[in-house]
Amino acid sequence: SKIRFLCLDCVSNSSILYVRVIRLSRVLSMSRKVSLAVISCILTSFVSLRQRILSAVQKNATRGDPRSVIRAIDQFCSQKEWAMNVGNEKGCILDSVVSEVNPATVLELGTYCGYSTVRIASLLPPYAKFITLEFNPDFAAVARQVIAWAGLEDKVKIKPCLVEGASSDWIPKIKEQFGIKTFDLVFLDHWKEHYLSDTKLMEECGLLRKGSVLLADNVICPGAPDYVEYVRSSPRYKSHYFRSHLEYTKAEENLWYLGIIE
Ligand SMILES: C[S@@+](CC[C@H](N)C(=O)[O-])C[C@H]1O[C@@H](n2cnc3c(N)ncnc32)[C@H](O)[C@@H]1O
Ligand SMILES: [Mg+2]
Repeated sequence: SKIRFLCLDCVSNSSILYVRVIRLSRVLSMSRKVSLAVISCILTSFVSLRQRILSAVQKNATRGDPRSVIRAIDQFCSQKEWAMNVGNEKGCILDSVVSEVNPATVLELGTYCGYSTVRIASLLPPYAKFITLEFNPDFAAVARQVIAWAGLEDKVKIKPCLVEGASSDWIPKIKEQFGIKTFDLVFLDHWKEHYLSDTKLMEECGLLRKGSVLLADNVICPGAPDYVEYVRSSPRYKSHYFRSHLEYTKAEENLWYLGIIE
């Protein structure tokens, strides 16, 4: 409990960290190296994964270079800690869909730390409108910093519009609030139980048109069986399946690429 107290103290004022290390080493009769290691272990548990991802970006990526931001996150998540970004393998599929569709309007459901947002935004034409929805304010705050580090606003003149709130609340308001008629591309990557209800909601709100493309991540792992059943059995959808792996693992996974027909 002494270590915990001292560490909490350090968290509140990192400039006195070194002093605390010395004091801790005296209290516990440990070498400074050992006390520093103990402190850093405990500190790590107080700093969230999203903050560690942000630090990896700030440490290893070049400001204004979106691809270096992607690389820094992939490196961190494949070598150090797993995180729920779409990852590089499926990210390449995402890139190719974005390049093929060349969308003027894009909706992303689930921003997390902004990894896929940076991937998508860096490939969009300057006139594109891109909305990304995230209901967790802590994730949204980190995503804003990651997006800013990638320099997307200045460099490609696309400001991915990060909207905080739940998809079911925002989807009905998108037309009115953002002056968007329909989406050319929707990337579904939020909680899997919302895929089907949000797809139906987008249909009801007239946000999908003939030719709109929906790309849904993680439909097998963790899985969105009701969504897969719906698009597979609906004559409105033509579906294409990409075989891939769950981000940063070898677990089998796939995305579905869906064009709406007539
Ligand atoms: C898998 S992560 C997104 C990963 C991100 N697309 C990437 O590849 O970098 C899913 C995110 O969706 C958010 N989320 C889940 N359900 C949501 C909802 N109904 N509305 C808005 N955000 C949601 C979660 O907070 C989480 O940050
Ligand atoms: Mg995902």
